[in-house]
Amino acid sequence: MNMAKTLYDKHIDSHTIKKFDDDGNVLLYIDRSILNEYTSPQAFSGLREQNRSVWNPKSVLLNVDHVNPTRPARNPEMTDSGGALQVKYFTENSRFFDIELFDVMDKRQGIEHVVAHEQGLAMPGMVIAAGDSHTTTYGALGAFGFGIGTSEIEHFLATQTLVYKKLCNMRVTLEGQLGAGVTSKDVIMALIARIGADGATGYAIEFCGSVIDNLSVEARMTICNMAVEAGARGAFMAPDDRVFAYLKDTPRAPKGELWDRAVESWRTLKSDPGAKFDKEVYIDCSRLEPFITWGISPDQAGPITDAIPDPQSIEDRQKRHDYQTALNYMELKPGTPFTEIRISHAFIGSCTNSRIEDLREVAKVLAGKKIAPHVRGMIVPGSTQVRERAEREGLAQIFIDAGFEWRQSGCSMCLAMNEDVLSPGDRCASSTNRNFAGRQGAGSRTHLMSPAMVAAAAVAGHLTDVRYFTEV
Ligand SMILES: CC(C)[C@H](C(=O)O)[C@@H](O)C(=O)O
Ligand code: SF4
Repeated sequence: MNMAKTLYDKHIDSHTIKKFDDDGNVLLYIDRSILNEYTSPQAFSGLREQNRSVWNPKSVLLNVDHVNPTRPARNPEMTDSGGALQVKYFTENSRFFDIELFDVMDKRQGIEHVVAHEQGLAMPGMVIAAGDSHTTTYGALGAFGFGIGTSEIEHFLATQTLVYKKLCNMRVTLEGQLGAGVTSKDVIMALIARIGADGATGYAIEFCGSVIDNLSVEARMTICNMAVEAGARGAFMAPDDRVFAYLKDTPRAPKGELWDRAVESWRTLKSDPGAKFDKEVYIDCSRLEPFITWGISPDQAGPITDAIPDPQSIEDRQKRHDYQTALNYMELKPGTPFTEIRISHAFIGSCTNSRIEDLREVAKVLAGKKIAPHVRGMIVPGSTQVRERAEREGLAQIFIDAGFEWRQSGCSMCLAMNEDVLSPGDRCASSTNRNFAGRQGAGSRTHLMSPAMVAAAAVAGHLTDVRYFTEV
């Protein structure tokens, strides 16, 4: 019998309290959770109704990020009464259940998947179940993060456990040297285009290969973050020295001898040689080009040098229909070169691409340039800490001089649950992760791409190849 385990298997095994004989499910111990104001209210109501308490309040962080305003002069006033109510209830729950809260005005506030690693809340080997699908981001740190629904949140809060069905293992090997202007965002977008938006449904993906080894920790997060757009409910990367260095001085990391012991054990967090993967994907990344999406699903994407595909040339009936629906919604014609797609908005933000390294790349493109007069550009840093750092490094001034709005942190126009909403017909180059119809506002159109590509598009006024901007 093959006893070699994958990194995913190791996380599950070390957190399994009990195996249920009948259906193969396990009772999984959850180390930590981060909850937002949007998906937690029903869970807290459920606890209150049954007079139940939270098993370990210290293992949970409440963080406001989805509905808060990002106006430059920050204040907690909401224009949206629904959002105001959610934040009010969130704050009451924090007091009632004695759980720590990062509210809108907290210096540590930000998008939960940016805040977690800044604060040292996500550490290698942990299992983190949170009320948001992009919890997969923590895979870049060697933690197992996955999103859960409201009834599961309630179960977790009351018991620190979840009834869990194990996923299959997929390995994605990424080899080669990324070309100039090609980022980890392009790598994950290329993977999703290759395997499809449901290509990893039922799987946890482990990413490995020289591309991962050479990426910074923040760039790795972009990949794990977006793995869920291929359907994966778990993303993994074996933690290495870069990860340990990244986490070492975060506020909640173990200190002194505890840190040394932790690192020693974290070094064992890798798949055993000979571990069995149910599915293998290999991508030679040397020839990858910057990617964009042209449709309303993250897999409707292609390299920027390409053109809008012709649905008529697609054999598969369902796919042909999906392509046609996408082109109708996006108001795009087959054969149009991607670089001719004119935009009205440029948005840089979201838990995929709003960290300091992303902003540095954006500043490189924008330095000394102005965005096109017909484009409204918005940069929303992933956290208040990122914002302050970008200001200290002089990046914010470059953005403002280029004509971008420099905002406060939050999810913002990634899903338009606050006042940052596009109007019908607007077309946005966006560094976010979802391009579903209406995602950034009813009737609006989204093109996903790397933050540097968004910056280049903002300057050009249409989608463009960032490599022209970095080379001249
Ligand atoms: C609101 C939340 C449930 C949702 C998610 O789980 O991902 C959101 O963050 C998103 O990106 O669509
Ligand atoms: S930034 Fe976007 S993708 Fe990330 S948690 Fe917020 S809404 Fe979801």
